[in-house]
Amino acid sequence: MNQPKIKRRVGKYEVGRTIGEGTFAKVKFARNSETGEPVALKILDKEKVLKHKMAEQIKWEIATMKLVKHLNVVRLHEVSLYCETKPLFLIFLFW
Ligand SMILES: Nc1ncnc2c1ncn2[C@@H]1O[C@H](COP(=O)(O)OP(=O)(O)OP(=O)(O)O)[C@@H](O)[C@H]1O
Repeated sequence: MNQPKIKRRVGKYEVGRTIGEGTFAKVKFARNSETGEPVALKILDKEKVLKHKMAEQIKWEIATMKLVKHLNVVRLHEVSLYCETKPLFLIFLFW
């Protein structure tokens, strides 16, 4: 009864409800269908990023997040392959 509603699938992730929104992204709850692990799927709004000339900063942030492993910093698991026509997905540990 309390299972989250699955609306779509991104690779191995079953995507559910929106859990937050930032300046350049929408964050959705998702679940790894292979392991059952809950994750936060961050969907970057590429048009907004390009409009505000933030592409380099976002790339730098992604590179930094890949390196950081700290108890107080949310862990970046995976980044979808960059493609001009598709949204960019970032998969984080669900906090
Ligand atoms: N890993 C996560 N687990 C759970 N909720 C998350 C996670 N990452 C983000 N969220 C939720 O999504 C919201 C938006 O996150 P996002 O990273 O896009 O923006 P932000 O960093 O909060 O804001 P801004 O981009 O404007 O500086 C957060 O405020 C939080 O509520």
